[in-house]
Amino acid sequence: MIAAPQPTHAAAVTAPNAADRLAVALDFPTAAQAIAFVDSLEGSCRWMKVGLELYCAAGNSLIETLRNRGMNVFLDLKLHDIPNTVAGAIRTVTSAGASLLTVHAAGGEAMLRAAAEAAAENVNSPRLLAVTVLTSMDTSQLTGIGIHDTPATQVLRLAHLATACGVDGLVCSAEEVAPIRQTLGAIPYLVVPGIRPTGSPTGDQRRIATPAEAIQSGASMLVVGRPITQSQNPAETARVILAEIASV
Ligand SMILES: O=C(O)c1cc(=O)[nH]c(=O)n1[C@@H]1O[C@H](COP(=O)(O)O)[C@@H](O)[C@H]1O
Repeated sequence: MIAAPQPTHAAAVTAPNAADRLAVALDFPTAAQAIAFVDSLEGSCRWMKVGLELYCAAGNSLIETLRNRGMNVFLDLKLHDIPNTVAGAIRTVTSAGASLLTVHAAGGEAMLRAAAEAAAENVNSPRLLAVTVLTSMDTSQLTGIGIHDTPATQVLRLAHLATACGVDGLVCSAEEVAPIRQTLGAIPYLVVPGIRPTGSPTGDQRRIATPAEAIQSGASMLVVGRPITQSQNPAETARVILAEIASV
Protein backbone atom coordinates (compact mmCIF):
# COMPACT_ATOMS: atom_id res chain seq x y z
CA MET A 1 0.00 0.00 0.00
CA ILE A 2 1.14 3.53 -0.74
CA ALA A 3 0.82 6.01 2.11
CA ALA A 4 -1.64 8.83 1.43
CA PRO A 5 0.08 12.20 0.88
CA GLN A 6 -0.36 14.59 3.77
CA PRO A 7 -3.18 17.11 3.19
CA THR A 8 -1.90 20.53 2.24
CA HIS A 9 -3.42 23.96 2.69
CA ALA A 10 -4.23 23.94 -1.03
CA ALA A 11 -6.50 20.92 -0.51
CA ALA A 12 -9.03 23.22 1.08
CA VAL A 13 -9.23 25.53 -1.93
CA THR A 14 -9.61 23.15 -4.85
CA ALA A 15 -10.95 25.05 -7.85
CA PRO A 16 -14.28 23.67 -9.08
CA ASN A 17 -12.96 22.73 -12.49
CA ALA A 18 -9.99 20.65 -11.30
CA ALA A 19 -12.31 17.63 -11.12
CA ASP A 20 -12.84 17.89 -14.87
CA ARG A 21 -9.10 17.52 -15.41
CA LEU A 22 -8.55 14.26 -13.53
CA ALA A 23 -9.61 10.79 -14.66
CA VAL A 24 -9.13 7.97 -12.18
CA ALA A 25 -8.03 4.72 -13.83
CA LEU A 26 -10.30 1.96 -12.51
CA ASP A 27 -7.88 -0.87 -13.21
CA PHE A 28 -9.79 -3.53 -11.25
CA PRO A 29 -10.75 -7.10 -12.19
CA THR A 30 -14.45 -6.92 -11.26
CA ALA A 31 -17.32 -4.44 -11.35
CA ALA A 32 -17.94 -4.95 -7.64
CA GLN A 33 -14.38 -3.91 -6.76
CA ALA A 34 -14.57 -0.93 -9.09
CA ILE A 35 -17.87 0.31 -7.66
CA ALA A 36 -16.69 -0.13 -4.08
CA PHE A 37 -13.61 1.89 -4.95
CA VAL A 38 -15.66 4.65 -6.61
CA ASP A 39 -17.70 4.89 -3.41
CA SER A 40 -14.48 5.19 -1.39
CA LEU A 41 -13.62 8.35 -3.34
CA GLU A 42 -16.48 10.11 -1.50
CA GLY A 43 -17.52 12.09 -4.58
CA SER A 44 -14.12 13.78 -4.93
CA CYS A 45 -13.72 12.76 -8.59
CA ARG A 46 -16.07 13.04 -11.58
CA TRP A 47 -14.22 11.14 -14.32
CA MET A 48 -13.64 7.38 -14.22
CA LYS A 49 -11.50 5.56 -16.77
CA VAL A 50 -12.59 2.03 -17.63
CA GLY A 51 -9.78 0.10 -19.28
CA LEU A 52 -9.41 -3.29 -20.89
CA GLU A 53 -9.23 -5.32 -17.66
CA LEU A 54 -12.47 -3.96 -16.24
CA TYR A 55 -14.36 -3.65 -19.53
CA CYS A 56 -13.63 -7.30 -20.40
CA ALA A 57 -15.05 -8.29 -17.00
CA ALA A 58 -18.01 -5.92 -16.79
CA GLY A 59 -18.90 -4.59 -20.27
CA ASN A 60 -21.32 -1.80 -21.07
CA SER A 61 -23.47 -2.39 -17.98
CA LEU A 62 -20.70 -0.99 -15.79
CA ILE A 63 -20.57 2.15 -17.92
CA GLU A 64 -24.30 2.58 -17.35
CA THR A 65 -23.85 2.00 -13.60
CA LEU A 66 -21.13 4.66 -13.42
CA ARG A 67 -23.24 7.08 -15.46
CA ASN A 68 -26.18 6.48 -13.11
CA ARG A 69 -23.88 7.46 -10.22
CA GLY A 70 -23.21 10.79 -11.91
CA MET A 71 -19.76 9.89 -13.28
CA ASN A 72 -18.37 10.75 -16.70
CA VAL A 73 -16.84 7.68 -18.31
CA PHE A 74 -13.57 7.51 -20.23
CA LEU A 75 -13.60 4.18 -22.06
CA ASP A 76 -9.99 3.26 -22.75
CA LEU A 77 -9.97 0.24 -25.05
CA LYS A 78 -7.06 1.49 -27.23
CA LEU A 79 -8.66 -0.03 -30.32
CA HIS A 80 -6.17 -1.08 -33.00
CA ASP A 81 -7.47 -3.16 -35.91
CA ILE A 82 -8.55 -2.80 -39.52
CA PRO A 83 -10.75 0.25 -40.20
CA ASN A 84 -14.04 -1.67 -40.57
CA THR A 85 -13.54 -3.57 -37.29
CA VAL A 86 -12.59 -0.49 -35.30
CA ALA A 87 -15.53 1.51 -36.66
CA GLY A 88 -17.91 -1.32 -35.74
CA ALA A 89 -16.48 -1.59 -32.22
CA ILE A 90 -16.87 2.14 -31.72
CA ARG A 91 -20.52 2.03 -32.83
CA THR A 92 -21.16 -0.78 -30.32
CA VAL A 93 -19.40 0.71 -27.29
CA THR A 94 -20.63 4.28 -27.72
CA SER A 95 -24.21 3.14 -27.10
CA ALA A 96 -23.49 2.93 -23.36
CA GLY A 97 -22.64 6.62 -23.01
CA ALA A 98 -18.86 6.93 -22.62
CA SER A 99 -17.66 10.50 -23.14
CA LEU A 100 -14.05 9.69 -24.11
CA LEU A 101 -12.79 6.79 -26.25
CA THR A 102 -9.29 5.68 -27.28
CA VAL A 103 -7.78 4.15 -30.39
CA HIS A 104 -4.10 3.61 -31.19
CA ALA A 105 -2.73 6.26 -33.56
CA ALA A 106 -0.41 3.55 -34.92
CA GLY A 107 -3.48 2.00 -36.59
CA GLY A 108 -2.84 4.49 -39.38
CA GLU A 109 -4.73 6.99 -41.49
CA ALA A 110 -7.60 4.85 -42.79
CA MET A 111 -8.32 3.41 -39.35
CA LEU A 112 -8.21 6.82 -37.68
CA ARG A 113 -10.58 8.34 -40.23
CA ALA A 114 -13.01 5.42 -39.89
CA ALA A 115 -12.87 5.71 -36.09
CA ALA A 116 -13.49 9.47 -36.16
CA GLU A 117 -16.48 9.02 -38.49
CA ALA A 118 -17.99 6.26 -36.33
CA ALA A 119 -17.58 8.29 -33.12
CA ALA A 120 -19.16 11.35 -34.77
CA GLU A 121 -22.27 9.31 -35.68
CA ASN A 122 -23.14 8.85 -32.00
CA VAL A 123 -25.73 11.25 -30.69
CA ASN A 124 -23.59 11.98 -27.60
CA SER A 125 -20.53 12.85 -29.75
CA PRO A 126 -17.92 11.14 -27.56
CA ARG A 127 -14.46 12.67 -27.83
CA LEU A 128 -12.08 10.38 -29.73
CA LEU A 129 -8.49 10.26 -28.47
CA ALA A 130 -5.54 8.73 -30.30
CA VAL A 131 -2.92 7.08 -28.10
CA THR A 132 0.53 8.03 -29.45
CA VAL A 133 3.45 6.29 -27.69
CA LEU A 134 2.56 4.51 -24.45
CA THR A 135 3.99 6.21 -21.37
CA SER A 136 5.48 2.84 -20.36
CA MET A 137 7.82 3.00 -23.39
CA ASP A 138 11.23 4.63 -23.69
CA THR A 139 13.67 4.99 -26.57
CA SER A 140 15.10 1.49 -26.21
CA GLN A 141 11.64 -0.08 -26.26
CA LEU A 142 10.78 1.87 -29.41
CA THR A 143 13.97 0.59 -31.01
CA GLY A 144 12.84 -2.92 -30.10
CA ILE A 145 9.75 -2.53 -32.30
CA GLY A 146 11.74 -1.03 -35.17
CA ILE A 147 11.18 2.66 -34.50
CA HIS A 148 14.55 4.38 -34.45
CA ASP A 149 13.33 7.71 -33.11
CA THR A 150 12.89 9.19 -29.66
CA PRO A 151 9.42 8.97 -28.09
CA ALA A 152 9.06 12.75 -28.66
CA THR A 153 9.68 12.47 -32.40
CA GLN A 154 7.31 9.52 -32.77
CA VAL A 155 4.62 11.19 -30.65
CA LEU A 156 4.75 14.34 -32.80
CA ARG A 157 4.57 12.29 -36.00
CA LEU A 158 1.49 10.41 -34.74
CA ALA A 159 -0.06 13.59 -33.32
CA HIS A 160 0.06 15.28 -36.73
CA LEU A 161 -1.38 12.21 -38.42
CA ALA A 162 -4.19 11.69 -35.92
CA THR A 163 -5.36 15.29 -35.81
CA ALA A 164 -5.32 15.46 -39.62
CA CYS A 165 -7.65 12.43 -39.60
CA GLY A 166 -10.23 14.17 -37.41
CA VAL A 167 -9.60 12.84 -33.90
CA ASP A 168 -10.40 15.25 -31.07
CA GLY A 169 -7.39 14.64 -28.89
CA LEU A 170 -4.26 12.69 -28.08
CA VAL A 171 -2.86 10.62 -25.26
CA CYS A 172 0.82 11.32 -24.65
CA SER A 173 3.24 11.82 -21.78
CA ALA A 174 3.81 15.20 -20.14
CA GLU A 175 7.17 15.41 -21.94
CA GLU A 176 5.48 15.82 -25.31
CA VAL A 177 2.69 18.23 -24.37
CA ALA A 178 4.62 21.47 -24.93
CA PRO A 179 6.01 20.45 -28.36
CA ILE A 180 2.50 19.35 -29.42
CA ARG A 181 1.03 22.66 -28.26
CA GLN A 182 3.77 24.54 -30.15
CA THR A 183 2.96 22.85 -33.44
CA LEU A 184 -0.76 22.01 -33.16
CA GLY A 185 -1.94 24.83 -30.92
CA ALA A 186 -4.51 24.92 -28.14
CA ILE A 187 -7.31 22.90 -29.72
CA PRO A 188 -6.29 19.22 -29.38
CA TYR A 189 -7.49 17.74 -26.09
CA LEU A 190 -4.30 16.36 -24.52
CA VAL A 191 -4.71 13.55 -22.00
CA VAL A 192 -1.64 12.66 -19.94
CA PRO A 193 -1.08 9.40 -18.01
CA GLY A 194 2.19 8.46 -16.35
CA ILE A 195 1.36 10.85 -13.52
CA ARG A 196 3.29 10.32 -10.32
CA PRO A 197 2.87 12.67 -7.38
CA THR A 198 6.23 13.33 -5.71
CA GLY A 199 7.35 10.17 -3.89
CA SER A 200 4.98 7.75 -5.66
CA PRO A 201 6.52 4.54 -7.04
CA THR A 202 7.13 4.68 -10.80
CA GLY A 203 6.14 1.05 -11.44
CA ASP A 204 6.05 0.22 -15.15
CA GLN A 205 5.77 3.84 -16.28
CA ARG A 206 8.81 5.36 -18.04
CA ARG A 207 7.81 8.90 -19.09
CA ILE A 208 6.40 10.39 -15.91
CA ALA A 209 5.59 13.78 -14.40
CA THR A 210 3.93 15.19 -11.30
CA PRO A 211 0.36 16.51 -11.61
CA ALA A 212 1.62 20.12 -11.46
CA GLU A 213 4.30 19.54 -14.11
CA ALA A 214 1.78 17.98 -16.49
CA ILE A 215 -0.78 20.76 -16.05
CA GLN A 216 1.90 23.45 -16.37
CA SER A 217 3.06 21.95 -19.65
CA GLY A 218 -0.45 22.35 -21.10
CA ALA A 219 -2.24 19.05 -20.45
CA SER A 220 -6.04 19.13 -20.67
CA MET A 221 -6.65 16.11 -18.44
CA LEU A 222 -4.51 13.79 -16.31
CA VAL A 223 -5.00 10.04 -15.84
CA VAL A 224 -4.04 8.68 -12.44
CA GLY A 225 -4.37 5.05 -11.41
CA ARG A 226 -2.24 3.36 -8.78
CA PRO A 227 -1.21 6.48 -6.84
CA ILE A 228 -4.92 6.76 -5.97
CA THR A 229 -6.19 3.17 -6.21
CA GLN A 230 -3.40 1.80 -4.00
CA SER A 231 -3.48 4.63 -1.51
CA GLN A 232 -4.47 3.92 2.07
CA ASN A 233 -6.86 6.85 1.78
CA PRO A 234 -7.96 7.20 -1.88
CA ALA A 235 -10.35 10.12 -1.26
CA GLU A 236 -7.69 12.18 0.49
CA THR A 237 -5.04 11.34 -2.12
CA ALA A 238 -7.46 12.35 -4.89
CA ARG A 239 -8.22 15.63 -3.10
CA VAL A 240 -4.51 16.40 -2.75
CA ILE A 241 -3.96 15.75 -6.48
CA LEU A 242 -6.98 17.91 -7.35
CA ALA A 243 -5.53 20.68 -5.21
CA GLU A 244 -2.19 20.38 -7.00
CA ILE A 245 -4.00 20.65 -10.35
CA ALA A 246 -5.95 23.68 -9.15
CA SER A 247 -2.83 25.38 -7.79
CA VAL A 248 -1.15 25.68 -11.20
O1 LIG B 1 -4.61 5.46 -22.63
C1 LIG B 1 -4.24 5.48 -21.44
O2 LIG B 1 -5.01 5.83 -20.56
C2 LIG B 1 -2.83 5.21 -21.15
C3 LIG B 1 -1.92 5.53 -22.16
C4 LIG B 1 -0.56 5.51 -21.88
O3 LIG B 1 0.28 5.85 -22.74
N1 LIG B 1 -0.17 5.14 -20.64
C5 LIG B 1 -1.03 4.76 -19.66
O4 LIG B 1 -0.59 4.47 -18.55
N2 LIG B 1 -2.38 4.75 -19.93
C6 LIG B 1 -3.33 4.29 -18.90
O5 LIG B 1 -3.27 5.16 -17.78
C7 LIG B 1 -3.38 4.42 -16.56
C8 LIG B 1 -2.16 4.70 -15.75
O6 LIG B 1 -2.23 4.02 -14.53
P1 LIG B 1 -1.16 4.23 -13.37
O7 LIG B 1 0.19 3.98 -13.96
O8 LIG B 1 -1.56 3.20 -12.36
O9 LIG B 1 -1.33 5.66 -12.90
C9 LIG B 1 -3.57 2.96 -16.94
O10 LIG B 1 -4.95 2.66 -16.90
C10 LIG B 1 -3.06 2.88 -18.38
O11 LIG B 1 -3.77 1.93 -19.13
